Amino acid sequence: MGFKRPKIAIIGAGHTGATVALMVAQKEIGDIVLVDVPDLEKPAKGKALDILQTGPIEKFNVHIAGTAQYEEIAHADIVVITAGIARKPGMTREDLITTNASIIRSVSENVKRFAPNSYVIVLSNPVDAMTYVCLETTGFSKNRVMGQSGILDTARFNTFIAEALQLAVEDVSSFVLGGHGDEMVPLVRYTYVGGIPLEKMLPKAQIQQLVERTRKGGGEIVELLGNGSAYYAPAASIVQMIEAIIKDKRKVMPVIAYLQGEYHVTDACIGVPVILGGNGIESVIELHLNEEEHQAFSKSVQAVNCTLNYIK
Ligand SMILES: NC(=O)C1=CN([C@@H]2O[C@H](COP(=O)(O)OP(=O)(O)OC[C@H]3O[C@@H](n4cnc5c(N)ncnc54)[C@H](O)[C@@H]3O)[C@@H](O)[C@H]2O)C=CC1
Ligand SMILES: O=C([O-])CC(=O)C(=O)O
Repeated sequence: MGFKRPKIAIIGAGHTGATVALMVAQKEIGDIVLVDVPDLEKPAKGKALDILQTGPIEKFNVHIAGTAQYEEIAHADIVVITAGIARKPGMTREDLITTNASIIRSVSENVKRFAPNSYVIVLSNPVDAMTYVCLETTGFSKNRVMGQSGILDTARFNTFIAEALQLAVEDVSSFVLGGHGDEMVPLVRYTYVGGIPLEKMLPKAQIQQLVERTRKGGGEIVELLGNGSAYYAPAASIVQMIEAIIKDKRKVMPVIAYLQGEYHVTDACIGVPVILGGNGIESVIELHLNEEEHQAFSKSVQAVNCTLNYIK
């Protein structure tokens, strides 16, 4: 008798992984398993215990364990992959590809073996290509393997717009498509502030500056941190995806999905608007793009394909 609590496995107990764990616990979304490599099993256990002991203070009641044993991800509903290396100042996300592709392959083999019915959310960079590697290695259906980039990129764009206008950030609604790189496509034409088109509120040149800052938003934080990359907003973005699936919200959000002809893209994973719910990616929404947007998106697809070619 009794209901089963959702189980969320997080692979990689580093900055993003541990932050996802804390946020999942604070929202009482489900029980958590934090997995890292054998050499870092003790810190994974330590972080799990530390978060568990936050429960009495924050009033959450979930179980959380740290481990290096993949058996412990059995029956996970969702697996989040944050394993791998992060970039340092002067590096691009693409510089991580050789190391992270081999890590994602081995992690994905374990996910396939120990959590064969899970939905998988990939964060490790370069994330469009790593999502592809995960999809290929697990062999899971395309609705069950996705990557995170667009929620974060959109949050950055919204932040910069709200700051520029000195208006409430929750009134800003925008959409960022494409790969998680300098060619990403913040869709200005689909951006509103309190229902008013952004193009009516700021001059074109200023909007373009915000677009450029968004495109380089990850790099800006890498430079400031000096020894790693962003983790609070990335973790919050992952948690929004987890919630959409666990709570069957059917939310419209930008997610890295495998495309088979949508947006004229075949056999690649890239950020597009999807409906995210209890069946994972329930559908891809094909927005009408004007000529300029279409060209920008094509450029982004080319960049993602070029990265993918390193490992295909
Ligand atoms: N897609 C996105 O929007 C974002 C992507 N990222 C990416 O996420 C990844 C993680 O970033 P951070 O958490 O800041 O890095 P981090 O270095 O703090 O943590 C990564 C963890 O992965 C672990 N790991 C490595 N190989 C593993 C394996 N085979 N199995 C299990 N764990 C393994 C490491 O030991 C480490 O604890 C990076 O590749 C980073 O570029 C980060 C932020 C945003
Ligand atoms: O910039 C990085 O390397 C990490 C990341 O993807 C982001 O913060 O957008």
